[in-house]
Formats: sequence, C-alpha cells, structure tokens
Amino acid sequence: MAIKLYNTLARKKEELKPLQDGKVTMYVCGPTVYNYIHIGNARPAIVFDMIRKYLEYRGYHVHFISNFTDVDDKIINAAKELKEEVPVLAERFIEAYFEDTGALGVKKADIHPRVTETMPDIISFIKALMEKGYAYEAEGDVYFETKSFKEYGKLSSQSINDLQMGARIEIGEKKKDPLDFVLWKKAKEGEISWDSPWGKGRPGWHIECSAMVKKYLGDTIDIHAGGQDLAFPHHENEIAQSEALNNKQMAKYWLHNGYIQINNEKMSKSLGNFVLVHDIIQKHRPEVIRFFMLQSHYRSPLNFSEELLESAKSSLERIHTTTNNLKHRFNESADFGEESDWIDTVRQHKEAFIREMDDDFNSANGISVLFDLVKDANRYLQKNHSSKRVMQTFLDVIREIGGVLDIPVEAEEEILDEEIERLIEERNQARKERNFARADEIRDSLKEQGIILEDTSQGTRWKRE
Ligand SMILES: Nc1ncnc2c1ncn2[C@@H]1O[C@H](COP(=O)(O)OP(=O)(O)OP(=O)(O)O)[C@@H](O)[C@H]1O
Ligand SMILES: [Zn+2]
Repeated sequence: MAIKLYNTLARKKEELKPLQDGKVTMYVCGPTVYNYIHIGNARPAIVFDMIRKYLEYRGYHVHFISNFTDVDDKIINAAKELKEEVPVLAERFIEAYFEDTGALGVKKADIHPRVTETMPDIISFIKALMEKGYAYEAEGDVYFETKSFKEYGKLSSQSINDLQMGARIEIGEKKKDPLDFVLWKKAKEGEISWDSPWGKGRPGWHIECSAMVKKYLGDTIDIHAGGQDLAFPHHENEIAQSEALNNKQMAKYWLHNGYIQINNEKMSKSLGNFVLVHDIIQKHRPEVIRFFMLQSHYRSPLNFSEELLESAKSSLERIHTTTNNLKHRFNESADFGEESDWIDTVRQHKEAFIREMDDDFNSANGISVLFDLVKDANRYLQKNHSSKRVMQTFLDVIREIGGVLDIPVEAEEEILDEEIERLIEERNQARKERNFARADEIRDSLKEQGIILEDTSQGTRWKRE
C-alpha cells in the first residue's frame, strides 16, 4: 500500500511518489531565532519529525533540512532592546531551540543551514533572478517583480487580480508594484550588514529558503513543509523565486500544519496568548506534550489547555500501566502456548496502525489503534491468560508503535527508597574501607537515576532531582 499525503498545491490527497525510489527529500521552514519557542512553534517541529520518522519506518531514506532565520528585522529589534549583538542573540536562541525541541523528542535535521552562513548563495540567487528579468534594484533594495511570474498564487489558490485589490505600497518602500516583495534590503545606519553588488544590506525572508533548498537539495524536492500561516505569502514567494530561476517545479508536495489555538484563537507572539515550551516542560513531562500533539491530526486546529495536557498525561499512563502489567505477567508465566487467535488480533492492530498512518500521517487514528491494542491486552490479562508468546507479541507491537511515534510506552521503573538507603549504606562502608572507586560508582549510578547525594556532618542525605 502506498502512502497518501494531502498536498496543499493539488488541494487533495495524493500518492507519495518520490523523485527517486526509496528516497525522500524534505525541507521544513524553521524558526526566526529571537525568542524561546511557544507551543505553537513546537507543532511543526513535532509533526514533521513524526512524518520524517514514519517515512523512515516505511523504508524511505529521508534527507531532512530545516533552516534558522538568524538575521531579520525581528532579531535586529530584539538585539537592540536587549543591548546584545545580533549573532550572540541568535546563537543563544538556536541553543534554546535545540534544547526545547530535543526534549520533545525532535531529531535534529541532517543540516540546519543559517542565513548568515548562506550569504554567497543567496546573493548569486538574486543576481541570477535579475539577469533573467524577474527582479530589479531600487536604491539599494532589490525586489521580485511578482507579475512577471505568471503562476503566482497557485499554492494558495489566489489570482494576481484578487491579490492586487488589497495591496498597498507602504511608506519607505521603493517597489514599482504593491505585489512585489523584497529580496535584498539596504542596511540602515549602524545595522548588521553584508556586502553585495547593491551595496551593504541583508536578504529578505523568503529568498533564504529558495537558496537553501537549491544549495542542499536541488531544483526540485519531494516535500516542502511548514505552518499553515506560511503558505501565503512565504511559500508562494518561495515558489515564484525558485521556479522563475530554475524553470522547474520547486516541490512535489506542500504540507502545512494547522494551528495550536488558545480558546479557538491562534497562539502567537503578537497576540500575547502564548505558552513557552521552556516553561511548560518545567511542569509537564515533555513526552506528554508530544503525545498531546500527536493525538490530533497534523492539519487540524488543536486547542491547548492545561486540562487537555492533564488528560493526555492520564492516557499515556493507561498505556504504561498495561505494558507494566504485561511485563509482570510475562515474567511470572511459564506458559509457552500459541493462542494464535490473539496473535492474529495483535497483528491486525499493527496493520491498522500502518493503514491509518499511510493515510496522510493520521497519528490521531494511529494512537486510537494503540488504545485498541491496550484494551485488548487488558482483556487478555483479565481473562487470566498467560501465554508468553501472546504477551511478547502485545509488547512488541506496542513498543513498535511507540517507537515510530517516539513516545515512551513504558514507565521508567522508579528506584525504591529502600534500595537507595541500601546503596548509601554500601557507599559508606566502601568509603570506610577507602574503596573510593566503588563509592564513586554508587554515587554516579544513583545520579543517573535522578538521586542526588549530599554528604553532611550528620551523614549522607539524598533527594530526587
Ligand atoms: N499557533 C501556531 N500553531 C502552529 N504552528 C505555528 C503557530 N504559530 C507559529 N507556527 C509555526 O511555527 C513555525 C516557526 O515560525 P516563526 O519562528 O516564524 O514564528 P512565528 O510565525 O513568528 O510565530 P508567531 O506567529 O507567534 O509570531 C512556523 O512554521 C509557523 O508557521
Ligand atoms: Zn521557508
């Protein structure tokens, strides 16, 4: 069975037919790094990570690129406000991005190109567009002449005429037509800038992705993705730039994630209704947030609230309880019976999971299948059956699905207080015998399990991290 995916460009689901057999090239527009990411920004990171991993599970080799916009107006303003250099501020928030998304189980891209490291490619891209007659210079700025790209509007299903209606030239803009957009911006006095054939300046936002896609993945890629708000104008502009220059389709499939909302309103920095990942992971385990996101389809809007997170947490715990019960019964059992009906049932659930995920990466339905499995496993245990083979099959498939979605399906076994006390006693004894190697080994192994020891004059105290 083939994978189907909803292509914004075609406005329907299509069968995935990559350019090269067995390989998928994928580009996801990344963040502008001037702040910590909020839960809304985390959604594209999580859902496209899930899609990447699912494609890998289905046997594709995925080449995955995601950029950092590390210079633009928002960053320059934030740097001014915080009295920090632009590169220092950007670096700080790139680190924070990796920390936050890493906690949410997001794997790093194969390459994370940055605007500041792609300058020569961006400049030659703009030069080539000018040479082909698609762009013009105006007093140190360079603009893309939108009307010269006849297919403009095809991604967001808008005609140039419709777009023309609402468009205005803002004060200070030197463009010829309101629909034209900036490729290169002349630097203001004292601003961070790069040399170019048009004087000192920096790139507009849209050109970076066109230049990076061309540099790292080629003229046509398989999947281009980002949040729904990027479809217009960002992706539309990327298409105009790339297709005007290369004369080839930029991407076969355009994927867009729906919004995280608060009370049915888009979570965004400008509305001030955002919750930072940095803060929320102090209160909730990051896997609960990932699980919460994957419980809905990536294109659907998703309301965020503490109550919904709490309910995701209890759902995840239900899975943990079942896997634990399966493991315990498995360890106690000496029954090696076949019970092939049950094994068939489990296998059918696995097939159902693949069927759901093949249908536009429907992780919401995929997780429902996981709960069907959990329900059946509970039924099996309640009937007092105890075939090791059946229980192993249940565990294998639950783990496999958890592995694909990258959510932990097993609770970490907590170290018990008595065990800690016993190890502290052993460590004290080792220290008396001047066996410091053993003493350190015990301290380190406890630390790995989140137990911190503190030696005081009254003896050793311990606490959980
Ligand atoms: N509420 C949201 N739900 C889902 N995705 C979002 C949401 N807000 C932003 N995104 C996505 O996050 C990614 C990072 O974008 P970026 O750093 O430019 O943030 P942003 O769009 O400026 O955020 P904001 O709208 O809060 O200003 C983009 O793909 C964007 O579409
Ligand atoms: Zn982009």
